[in-house]
Amino acid sequence: MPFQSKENRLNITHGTALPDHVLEATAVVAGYGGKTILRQLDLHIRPGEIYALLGANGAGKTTTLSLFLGFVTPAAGTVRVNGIDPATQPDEARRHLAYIPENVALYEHLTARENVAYLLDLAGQRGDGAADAAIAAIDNALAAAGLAAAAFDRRVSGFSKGMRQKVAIALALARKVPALLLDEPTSGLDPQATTEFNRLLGVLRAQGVAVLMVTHDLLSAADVADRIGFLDAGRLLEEVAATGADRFDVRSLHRRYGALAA
Ligand SMILES: Nc1ncnc2c1ncn2[C@@H]1O[C@H](COP(=O)(O)OP(=O)(O)OP(=O)(O)O)[C@@H](O)[C@H]1O
Repeated sequence: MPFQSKENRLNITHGTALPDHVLEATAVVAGYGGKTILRQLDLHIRPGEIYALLGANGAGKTTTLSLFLGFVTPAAGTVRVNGIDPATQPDEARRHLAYIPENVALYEHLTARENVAYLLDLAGQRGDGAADAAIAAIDNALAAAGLAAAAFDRRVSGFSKGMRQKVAIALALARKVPALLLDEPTSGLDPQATTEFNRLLGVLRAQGVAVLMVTHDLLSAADVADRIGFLDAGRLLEEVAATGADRFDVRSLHRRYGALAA
């Protein structure tokens, strides 16, 4: 399938920056100190859409995530999370987001269930219901995230990367956030865990969560994403959308990605 040209993409995204985009970056210029990293970045992600952002090392992928988290303030352009500006209302914007870094940080001495309960408390989202109902809601989230019931009461210190991600995704599900940011989620996962992770993203999509996934894993992106964007030196060079049963042309994606990284 042919790539959408930059011109087409810009026409489309500028024309359809609708409020129903949960994650929006429009004409964003941003960087660190005097150094510009993102140059006129346009990125708009709808509810239930999985967007994979690919690019060479240093292209600005993690900086893009930092924009939505309110850790980087744009010098120009606008950023919105569910309509909220993370530069001026970072706490409010973060209430609408879950961020899963490459290595998920959990409380090692707590069990999976205790981690979700405690992190929900920290987010002010434990709820006022009965304790049994709160535990049932956490267990439902852990099960939906694909964690085996036998692991709910195990300390997470012995968990694999894939299991830790499941705990983090369970937390996102329990918080009912509309947007999820993922940094290199499949690096270090074996093929089976990657497939399982991609299945989980499908669960989030079905729940209407907007997912922005930064990755170098082209195959996983081709497998699960609805759109793939190629970031090159802070510019979103091209976007390609999955359409129909054929999804992506992986060889074409690979050629494009290789050219960027060269
Ligand atoms: N806190 C910071 N202060 C100054 N420069 C930074 C900071 N964070 C990142 N940079 C620089 O910004 C540029 C983009 O970094 P970023 O981490 O966004 O790239 P990336 O596309 O995520 O790369 P990678 O694939 O290696 O993770 C790099 O040149 C990096 O050195």
